[in-house]
Amino acid sequence: MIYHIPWINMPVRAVLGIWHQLSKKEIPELAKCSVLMRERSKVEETIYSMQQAGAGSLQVISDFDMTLTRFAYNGKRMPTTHNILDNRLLINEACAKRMRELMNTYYPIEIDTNRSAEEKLPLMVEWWTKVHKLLIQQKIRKDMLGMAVKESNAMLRDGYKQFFDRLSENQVPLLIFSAGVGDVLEEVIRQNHVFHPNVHVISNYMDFDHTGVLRSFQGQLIHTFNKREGALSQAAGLRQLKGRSNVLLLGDSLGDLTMADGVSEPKNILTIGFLNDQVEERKESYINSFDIVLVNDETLDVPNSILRYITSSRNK
Ligand SMILES: Nc1ccn([C@@H]2O[C@H](COP(=O)(O)O)[C@@H](O)[C@H]2O)c(=O)n1
Ligand SMILES: [Mg+2]
Repeated sequence: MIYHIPWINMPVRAVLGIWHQLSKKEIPELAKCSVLMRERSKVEETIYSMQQAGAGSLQVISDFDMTLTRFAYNGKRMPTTHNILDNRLLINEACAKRMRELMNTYYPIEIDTNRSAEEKLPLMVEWWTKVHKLLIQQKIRKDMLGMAVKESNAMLRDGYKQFFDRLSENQVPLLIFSAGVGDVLEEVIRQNHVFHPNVHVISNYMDFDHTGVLRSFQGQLIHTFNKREGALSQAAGLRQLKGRSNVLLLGDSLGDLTMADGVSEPKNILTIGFLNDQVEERKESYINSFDIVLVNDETLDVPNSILRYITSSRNK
């Protein structure tokens, strides 16, 4: 049954205990068994509210690695933007080996549920700093990045074309906020033909000298647990996002939840978390933190179905 009483505003409807319950037909993907929600009614109310406000009030903020890209394919781990650089065109075997050792040391810390974000923070700085130093020593050439992306296994999640194209067609800004390598990230979306004008990227960008050789990384380092700082200093200033008070946020790490902290006067923020790894250990914290949790879901079906519903509004 659908309770739709448009002249009573949302807080009043919430107090009265009547909310817009989405029918199974409206967003059938929310009934998939890989979809977990702490408070289904709140999710439905938020989506309904966003649909009423229309595409003109919406912005999408998304993490990149393992959120817009696949975590696994045919049982094999897919590369992050840092891992795409593990290509002999760019770095030698010794550097690749060291980067893998660092990954084996620090990745388990990144996803450890027994450590707080505060505890992880200095260790993440250590990881990123060590890896960026190694990459700079390799004198990576800018003109080789495209080939490294082509030769990599990196894949955007199934349904990516629909996701990027729908946002572009509805002029909804998409902010990709990544602690990965911006130059590689851009190349991935360019090679998949979805780097539309509504896409904005905040990430770790390489700085090349006049001969096209990597000499440093630009600006403040972004890692998994300092996205809030980037949200306040960079995202908040983006003209294209101004006045868009409804946010759909996608991430795969609890650190991604701070990506919308720079949005001024948000009305509705709906968060979707991809739970890719260490599922049983992390399930509870993800359910307590994200509005919607997608377990081992390599597709963008759920975000796409929500976007289809929101952009079907009459008042775009
Ligand atoms: N040397 C590194 C450092 C980090 N990673 C992974 O990249 C992810 C960050 O990118 P997002 O787009 O997800 O912000 C992060 O989750 C790390 O696991 C890496 O692979 N190598
Ligand atoms: Mg990620």
